Amino acid sequence: MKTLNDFNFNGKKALIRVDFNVPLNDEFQVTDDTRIKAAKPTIIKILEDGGSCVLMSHLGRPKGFQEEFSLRHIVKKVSEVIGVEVKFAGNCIGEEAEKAVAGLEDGEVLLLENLRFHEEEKLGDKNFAAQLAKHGDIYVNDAFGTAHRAHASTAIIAQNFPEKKCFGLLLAKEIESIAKVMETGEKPVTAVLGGAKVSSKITIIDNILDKIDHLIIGGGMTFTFIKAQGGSIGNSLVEDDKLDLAKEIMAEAKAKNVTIHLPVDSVIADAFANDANTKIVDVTKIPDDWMGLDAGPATQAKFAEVIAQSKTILWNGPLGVFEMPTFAKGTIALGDAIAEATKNGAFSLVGGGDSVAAVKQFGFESKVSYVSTGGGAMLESLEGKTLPGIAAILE
Ligand SMILES: Nc1ncnc2c1ncn2[C@@H]1O[C@H](COP(=O)(O)OP(=O)(O)OP(=O)(O)O)[C@@H](O)[C@H]1O
Ligand SMILES: O=C(O)[C@H](O)COP(=O)(O)O
Repeated sequence: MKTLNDFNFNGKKALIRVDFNVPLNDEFQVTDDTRIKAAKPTIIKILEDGGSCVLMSHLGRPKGFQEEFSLRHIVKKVSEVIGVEVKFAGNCIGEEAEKAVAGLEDGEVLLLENLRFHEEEKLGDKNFAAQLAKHGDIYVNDAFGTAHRAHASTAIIAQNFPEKKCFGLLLAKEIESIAKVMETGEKPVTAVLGGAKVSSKITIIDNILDKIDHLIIGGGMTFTFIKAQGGSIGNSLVEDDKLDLAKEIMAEAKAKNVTIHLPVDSVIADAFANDANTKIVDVTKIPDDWMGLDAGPATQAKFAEVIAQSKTILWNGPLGVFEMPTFAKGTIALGDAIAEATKNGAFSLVGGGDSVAAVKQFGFESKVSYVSTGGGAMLESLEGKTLPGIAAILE
């Protein structure tokens, strides 16, 4: 696996695919700079070697040129985070980009305009990739968040750099963290899967059952499993067409010696609202017209015990409707337990869109071993898929 450390960038231009697909507010200010900070070590290493950096990224899903998706909006933030004044080219290919690249000196950083202003990016167009490839001596892929896309700048472009391509430090760290859970993790390995639906996690479950010792199931997914076992779930979220599947998963887990831990109690509500009336009941005895929206205290304690005994922990998906404070306690309790286990030496990886949001919101970011910068990319990795952005460097 070739990484940044296999190259000396002195006098070289590094063409780096980063994932600066960051959220902006109405005033086009960056509201979460995690992905920019995450790309910093790679940029700094190249500058310290005596090279220069040409950064390319997408932002959002524009249709042709749309000013609101211009990467110009983030130049100031990137300069601030990197600590170097970042130059900008108003197009990622063509004369303007080529001129800006030609004028770039060692120690300087240039950001190119949104790759997706050209539809060729998403089409994985070879000619477009070749145009981009002109901008660098060495191609560095550091965009884990976009590694599941077989686009021109993330995968196809690598063909133009047969001997001169490598993973950036961030992408290497993401690959290593996933491997720590899926391949080399110290036992017992525990996966916590929460979130809304079984259907969106089924491929993950299928893939990880061979690799883990404990599977904690929480969140909205719970109720499909409880109903499959004959429990009463009232008005809770359920996928009736997945009841047989839930039974199959339980059987498969048993056959593979994986212990499944389901909630035992639930915080139920008479409406999907923060100020709804609530009660704590046995998760298998939810009255009609009530719905389970969070893990109850007995569940929190039970899950904490499993987590405390785990040496490797993967967390994807919240345990309740954490966006509403009334139903955030289960997710917070789980975060506390994972933080404690991490302090005691366990390796913990958090990934997936909403769990990362929850981890940041409740301040667990610095208390777990690693928080992935990938949403879809992380989920596809857990599903066991080979990500095109990673494969292109390894080929
Ligand atoms: N008991 C529940 N009933 C209904 N919704 C729930 C329940 N528990 C959790 N949720 C909701 O599930 C949503 C997250 O589900 P999702 O499957 O998208 O999570 P994720 O895996 O973290 O993120 P993603 O799949 O986007 O990467 C949250 O918005 C949360 O409110
Ligand atoms: O935020 C993400 O998940 C990545 O930047 C990929 O974006 P996309 O889903 O628009 O391809």
